[in-house]
Amino acid sequence: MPIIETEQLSKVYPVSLKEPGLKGTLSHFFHRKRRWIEAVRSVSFQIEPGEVVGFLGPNGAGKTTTLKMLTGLIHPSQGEVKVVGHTPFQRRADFLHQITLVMGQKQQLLWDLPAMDSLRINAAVYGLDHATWTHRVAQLSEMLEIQGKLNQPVRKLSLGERMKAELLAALLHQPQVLFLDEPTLGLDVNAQVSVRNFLRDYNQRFNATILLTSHYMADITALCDRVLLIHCGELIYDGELSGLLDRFAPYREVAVELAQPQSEQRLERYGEVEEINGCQARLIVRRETLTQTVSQLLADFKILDLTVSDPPIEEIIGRVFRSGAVLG
Ligand SMILES: Nc1ncnc2c1ncn2[C@@H]1O[C@H](COP(=O)(O)OP(=O)(O)OP(=O)(O)O)[C@@H](O)[C@H]1O
Repeated sequence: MPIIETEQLSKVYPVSLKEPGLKGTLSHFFHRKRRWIEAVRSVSFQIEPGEVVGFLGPNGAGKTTTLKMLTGLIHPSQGEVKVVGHTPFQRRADFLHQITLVMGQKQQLLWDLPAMDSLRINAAVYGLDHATWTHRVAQLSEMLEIQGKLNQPVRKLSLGERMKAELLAALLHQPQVLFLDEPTLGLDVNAQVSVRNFLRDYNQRFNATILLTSHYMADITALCDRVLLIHCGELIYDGELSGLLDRFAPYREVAVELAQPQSEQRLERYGEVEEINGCQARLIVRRETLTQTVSQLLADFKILDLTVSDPPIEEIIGRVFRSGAVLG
């Protein structure tokens, strides 16, 4: 049975239109003008317990709005949503005990106090007894490798340590469902890897369900077998990460090292020139013409090296978003 379920979920935001200056303010006061932004349009998906799902989309696609509806921070304009059997917007205590929302750009820990003090407050909020609290802090801080950092003021922690302490605070009540909005934002590569490893470990140990947004594809490829792609508020793909290639990348990348430098114009007839640097060039070639194009290149130029590869997943997703492809 799905633990997260949405059916035709939509959100429309009203936005006031006001001219600048005093005249605009007065005129707005008497004749309010509004326009509507369809941030999320008829989005339907189901997630089973224990799944780790990547939620991808360009800026403004509707990811945060969807996460807010799933956690009950905002009310949907239309459609149904159920998380752990609850209607999120009712914000019942037993619902809130089973979920958590972590936003990479927002923090819940008190800046001037040690993280431990904020963890004590969270323990009281969630009604954890002392023994449970002590056990969970010890367990999570070991998994996150931040033992010894929890007693110094949060402002003195590095960004990576702060994010780990935020995760610890968000998971103290041992939620079943984790909504993570850019949990690795701004972290250096080592901290990103360690947060990623922690999330994998947490998912396996507690069979937690994770819905994760990230602009770092490495997070998605390392953690998620399945991805949801949202574009202009619409779900355009729901499936395996590997299936993205078949669906959205009907082309291959051909890298050639030529004996003589060639102009971009000359190479354009073989495919889309992605990059050209002296004798090195990268071309994007449609899959169905690959054999013919490669033979033609070998016939027309003296070629020292040639490799054919799948384009990187980031590039495929970038292309999908730029072209606004729709679900087939
Ligand atoms: N409170 C609001 N009032 C009006 N419009 C909003 C509001 N919140 C978001 N929007 C608009 O809704 C659309 C979706 O925004 P949302 O924050 O959900 O996107 P996102 O995919 O999370 O983007 P990002 O990756 O940049 O965080 C955008 O056009 C945004 O400007």
